Amino acid sequence: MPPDTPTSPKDARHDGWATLKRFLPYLWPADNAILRRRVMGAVVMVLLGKATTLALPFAYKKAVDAMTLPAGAQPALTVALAFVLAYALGRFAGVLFDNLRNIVFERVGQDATRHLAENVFARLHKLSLRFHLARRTGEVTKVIERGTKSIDTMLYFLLFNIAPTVIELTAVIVIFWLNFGLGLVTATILAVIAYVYATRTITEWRTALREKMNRLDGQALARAVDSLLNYETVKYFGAESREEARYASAARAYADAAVKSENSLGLLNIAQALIVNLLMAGAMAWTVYGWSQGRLTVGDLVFVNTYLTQLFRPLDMLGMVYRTIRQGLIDMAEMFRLIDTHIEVADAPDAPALVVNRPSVTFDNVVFGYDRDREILHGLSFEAPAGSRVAIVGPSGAGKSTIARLLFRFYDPWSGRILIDGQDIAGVTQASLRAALGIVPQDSVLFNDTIGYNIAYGRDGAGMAEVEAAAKGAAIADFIARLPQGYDTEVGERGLKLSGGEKQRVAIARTLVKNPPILLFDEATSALDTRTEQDILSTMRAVASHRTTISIAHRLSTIADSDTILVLDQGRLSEQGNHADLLRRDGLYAEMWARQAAESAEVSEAAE
Ligand SMILES: Nc1ncnc2c1ncn2[C@@H]1O[C@H](COP(=O)(O)OP(=O)(O)OP(=O)(O)O)[C@@H](O)[C@H]1O
Repeated sequence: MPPDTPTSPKDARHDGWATLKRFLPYLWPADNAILRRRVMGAVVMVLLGKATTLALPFAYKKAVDAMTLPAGAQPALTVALAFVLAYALGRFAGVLFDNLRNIVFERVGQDATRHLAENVFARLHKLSLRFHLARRTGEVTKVIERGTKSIDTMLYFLLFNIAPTVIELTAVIVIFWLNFGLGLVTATILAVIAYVYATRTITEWRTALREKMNRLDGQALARAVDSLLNYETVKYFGAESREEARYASAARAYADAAVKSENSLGLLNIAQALIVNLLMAGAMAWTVYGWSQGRLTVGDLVFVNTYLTQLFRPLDMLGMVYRTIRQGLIDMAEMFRLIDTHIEVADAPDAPALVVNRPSVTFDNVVFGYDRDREILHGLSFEAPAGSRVAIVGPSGAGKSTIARLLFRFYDPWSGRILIDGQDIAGVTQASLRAALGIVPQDSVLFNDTIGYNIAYGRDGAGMAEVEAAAKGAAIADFIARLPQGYDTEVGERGLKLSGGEKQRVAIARTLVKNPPILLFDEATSALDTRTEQDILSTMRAVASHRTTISIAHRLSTIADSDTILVLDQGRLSEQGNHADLLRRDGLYAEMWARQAAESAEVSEAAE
């Protein structure tokens, strides 16, 4: 299976039954006796409710039969009144039991939804970077929303509609049989079969329409989200009308599919009504005929009518329930597929935690590419001894950031090993590995929260004192002090309310709070002006003194004093040594240095 790809929709494991089987444990939570008791309580309420409903037509019939006795007959009046009262009480009891059942069951449904949502969320964070780069946020959130919602609906319908309807149908058949013989029973059964068949066939067809509608809905939303996330880019390129047209075409496709789906619903309702009313007409005509023959009473007409009305009320719902369950199964299967997405980078079974005494980093003949047909690193080997300051330089696209991603184990190498303090990172837990590493990336992204929250994010439970110390360390404390809201200033979505340099300094402070033994700076100062860069470089030097640091840099002046400089070219290490060594070699590094020196000389001349 390709890494982190959701399993195919046709995957046998995801047919309706398999989904249902995975979902049933939520109806009977094995680890929660209280919830199981609630389910049982709800079942008892369902049974009581059904028993009451089934008794109603008897009371109704008895009342009507008593009324068809000569008017004014005293016992008839009393009997009729008693049964009318019983009928009213029965109706009230039906509503009472239904609502008690809902009250008892609500917690079960909500807990199932919550558990499932938590599972999916946890799973999404376990999936690899490859999955997250390929996904569309809008679509994924929709899948989760629909999937979790449907589990609650499914539980509700299975327990409160399907099961009671089956009980009611069986009871009605027995009652009709005992009171009116096989004719009416056969007609009722045939009508129910025709009804279920028609519902199922039309609903199958509707389901395909619904699936298409879902897909188009997801696409329209994903386009809208993507377009809004790229708000600035859209403005830079004056592409508002292009974006509108793109969104409009997705929305139009959705609207067309929705119209078709709604029309098919009309067809289904018509077919259902036809079958129900044919049976109703036949059964009532048959009862009227029996009455004309003196075999049946007026009460029997009411009796048959009430039962059939009662029976088809939930059956009428059955169409909707079938559709909802069918849709629920699709939505849940889609979500289960997300949960089942293969995890590309997983901890080895019983993997120990990484223990870092001396934080050295070793790449040993590492071969890697993002896609099978394109190798990026061709057998890379280097060592960053514990406590050293190593820089990686080289032309754009050489594979520098790839080294950082591999070190964080966002991907596994095709071959070769990466070691920290002598331990292969593929053999230790990812949590312990990432706890030992800190990174300040090229373009830091912040959470849409306050500056204080973003800095404290570096370490779970970090206190205000640590946050302030880190802000000082990252040369941003003065800036924060000048803000009217200080550490409570909101940074906006992805940190957009801060300048690139401010954002970067918040990110550095966040990493300082984490305080890891190995630090990576991936072009960390590229967004800063020269003065801030100098401030931060000296901070970086200070924090680097008792750590191993790996700095990826374009501007060589920022890393010239590193212990070792690795020069990467097209995925290969072309040179390594300190600044003086490399200048002496007169190779790629010396050439890059000369070019950058010439550029900055030009800049200063132009400035004068
Ligand atoms: N997720 C990805 N999928 C496929 N290819 C990728 C992916 N990320 C990077 N690459 C490719 O891998 C190569 C190395 O990328 P990398 O980001 O490591 O380069 P770099 O040396 O850091 O470049 P720069 O200095 O421009 O940041 C590039 O050619 C890039 O197109």
